[in-house]
Amino acid sequence: MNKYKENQISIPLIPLRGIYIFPNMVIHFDVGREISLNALDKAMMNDNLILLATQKDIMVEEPKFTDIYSMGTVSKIKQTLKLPNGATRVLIEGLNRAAINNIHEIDGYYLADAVEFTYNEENIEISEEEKALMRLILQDLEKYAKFNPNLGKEAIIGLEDIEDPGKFADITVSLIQLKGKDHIKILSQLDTIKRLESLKSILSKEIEMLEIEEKINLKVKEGLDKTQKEYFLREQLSVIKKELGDDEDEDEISSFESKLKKLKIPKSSKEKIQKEINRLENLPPQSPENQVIRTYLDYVFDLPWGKLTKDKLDLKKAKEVLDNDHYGLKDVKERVLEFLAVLKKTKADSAPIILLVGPPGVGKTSIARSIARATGREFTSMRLGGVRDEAEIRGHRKTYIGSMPGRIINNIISAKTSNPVFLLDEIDKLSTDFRGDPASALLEVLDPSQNDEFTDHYLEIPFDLSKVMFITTANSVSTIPDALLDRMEVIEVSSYTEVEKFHIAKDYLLREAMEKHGLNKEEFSISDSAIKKLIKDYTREAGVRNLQRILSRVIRRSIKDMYERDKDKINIGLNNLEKYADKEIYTDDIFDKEEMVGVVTGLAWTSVGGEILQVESSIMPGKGEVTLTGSLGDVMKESCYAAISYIRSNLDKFDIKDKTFYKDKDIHVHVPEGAIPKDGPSAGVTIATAIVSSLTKKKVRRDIAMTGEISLRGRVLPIGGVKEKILAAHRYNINTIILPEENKRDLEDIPESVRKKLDIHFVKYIPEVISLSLVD
Ligand SMILES: Nc1ncnc2c1ncn2[C@@H]1O[C@H](COP(=O)(O)OP(=O)(O)OP(=O)(O)O)[C@@H](O)[C@H]1O
Repeated sequence: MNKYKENQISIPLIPLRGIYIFPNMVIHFDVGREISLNALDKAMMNDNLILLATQKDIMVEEPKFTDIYSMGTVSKIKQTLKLPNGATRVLIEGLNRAAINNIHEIDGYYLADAVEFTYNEENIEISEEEKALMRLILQDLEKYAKFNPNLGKEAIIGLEDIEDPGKFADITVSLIQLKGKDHIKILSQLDTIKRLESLKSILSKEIEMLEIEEKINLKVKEGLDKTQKEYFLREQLSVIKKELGDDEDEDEISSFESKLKKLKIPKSSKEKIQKEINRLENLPPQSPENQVIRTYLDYVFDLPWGKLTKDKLDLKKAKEVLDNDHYGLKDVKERVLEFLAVLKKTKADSAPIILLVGPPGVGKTSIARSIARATGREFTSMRLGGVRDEAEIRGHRKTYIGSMPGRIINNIISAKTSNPVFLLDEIDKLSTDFRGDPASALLEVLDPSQNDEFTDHYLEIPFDLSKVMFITTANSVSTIPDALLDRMEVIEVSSYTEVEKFHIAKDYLLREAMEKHGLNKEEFSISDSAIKKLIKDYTREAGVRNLQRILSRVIRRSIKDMYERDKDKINIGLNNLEKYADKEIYTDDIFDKEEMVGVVTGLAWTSVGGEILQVESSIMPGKGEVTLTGSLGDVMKESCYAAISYIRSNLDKFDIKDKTFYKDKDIHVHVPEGAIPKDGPSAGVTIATAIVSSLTKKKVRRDIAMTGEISLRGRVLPIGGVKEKILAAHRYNINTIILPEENKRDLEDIPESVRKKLDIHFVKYIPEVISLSLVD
């Protein structure tokens, strides 16, 4: 019975030496080879999925397709930690088996073509034969446990609860010590009955071997006593060496002990660490627990306990750093300098937490880096987007196989000081599910009344985070839990105008990209008009992320051209821009298009900043039904019903001839680009205008954009995000805008260069909107 569905995949691959990964296994290992580190980077840029397959011979440095076992495991990367020796420690979770058909070396990493086997949910019936085999294996495991005290009773009881035979076999493998070939035999077996049979026969043989070994062991006890004597003598030797002050030869235990002596930490923490050292001392070197404790102690001593950098709080210098790194952002820089001034005055170690809010690519991350540079602190950052598991923040308990500290502690280890600037990126994208509530774990990290005793589950001893300067970023504050938001000082970083983007590109992005690619002014130039065209016709974003990308593309292609055509300099202007930047993306402006009935341009505020959106409506014979499509949220749907009710009760105001439309016509309202979820009340006026246009058959002006909430009485109510929305309209060359009267005060925030080009109409009631936007 085939329990698996097959999927063709193309995935980065890491060849492993001596480690075998099975589905459902959580384990960590170190990646050192360049080609594997590249594969890891590639996977982390995409979906964190990586194929892990074991090498047949661990000595091969650059394995080829034939050097790797053809069955591997698609695994999810859960955490990574850069180690001081250049390797990276990764924590992974095995997901599905995958048969490798081929591997290619691309861009410095292995890419595998493989067939992934995922569970076919329809075929999960368990046969009697499978049940019987599982029972026999459990009996064998009990015998096996007698020879291996490390295999605890709980582990076997845990297995009894697993119903799925395939999973049962895979997990059993991780509990027993198998030879390499045996691992592969079981990993390669897709048929679960055969997999269980193989496991049973391997296990029975293993038990037989262990019984024979025991007999032999009894006979060679004498020999063993000899080794014990040697061990004892070696211990004595190390004590003598220590007495002689021969520090270089200090053994591991005493090195841990002397490190512990130097730590300035509470007594209870010292006692806990000492206890672990004592346990390590008493464990035989070959015991698996030995490695677990050693890793734990390495983490403990890698932490920068009490190690602080001294703050440089010279405000003039700080301003210089901020100005050097960023164009404009006057208000933001001012707020940051105020913040640093207060820090200097109060000499408080724990500063309030800054939250930088704004659309992507407006420089939030780079401001945080500048703050670190300006204060002379180390910088470390962690993305919270998609973090669901509390353990990612606070670590797994040491009892889990392959457990590690959480990302907060890992980041502190890599920052090497306990007062870095710590950027928590995308705090609005934290999610919650059954694995605990990461937001409340984060609250403990950020709360000054608790964070001096932050206790990671893995470390089990408190670490003082109160000297860390936390900076967080978000695209919008609406999804941040109140308890977190209350603790933060919000600084808004808004979209850029075209003029600002031009200066950023010319004076910052270009310089940076040229330096990065080793080009100087004698070798490369780009005209102002070409930069402006890149801004207008190639990118229409709130920030400068795509602009930065496209400038890098132009530079890369120029360098290639220089080599291919043996040129000393490339000048880019409007005439040759397309060759280096491809064709422009935005050619048609909305108001160039024909005016239509029922199609209205609205302004929305999404997580990527302000955006324009089209609302379409159409009326057709029917029974008075209303259909809403295009991923509309509940609030937007309610706006739609409010618009219809208002129009129904004011037919004459709009000269609507069809007095019974709500009974004998169906109304369909659609907002295209359905993949982007849209919500909020600010599309009320746009929806009302579209419906009135459809009912009166009057066309809508295309050079106009609008935003505003509506009430049942037809009032136009104020909305948020005015600046972002107006800048979005301006990016699309729409300069006639309808806004609610009460938003007049927000106009102050609009940069003068944009404001003078706008024709803004402030309205109080819907009829004003209709008469401004419909053409007779
Ligand atoms: N005002 C500016 N002056 C100079 N460079 C800027 C400015 N704003 C942004 N940049 C540059 O643009 C790039 C993107 O900025 P950054 O990554 O900091 O954006 P972000 O707001 O953190 O975006 P996201 O929310 O997507 O992480 C960086 O290289 C940054 O240096």
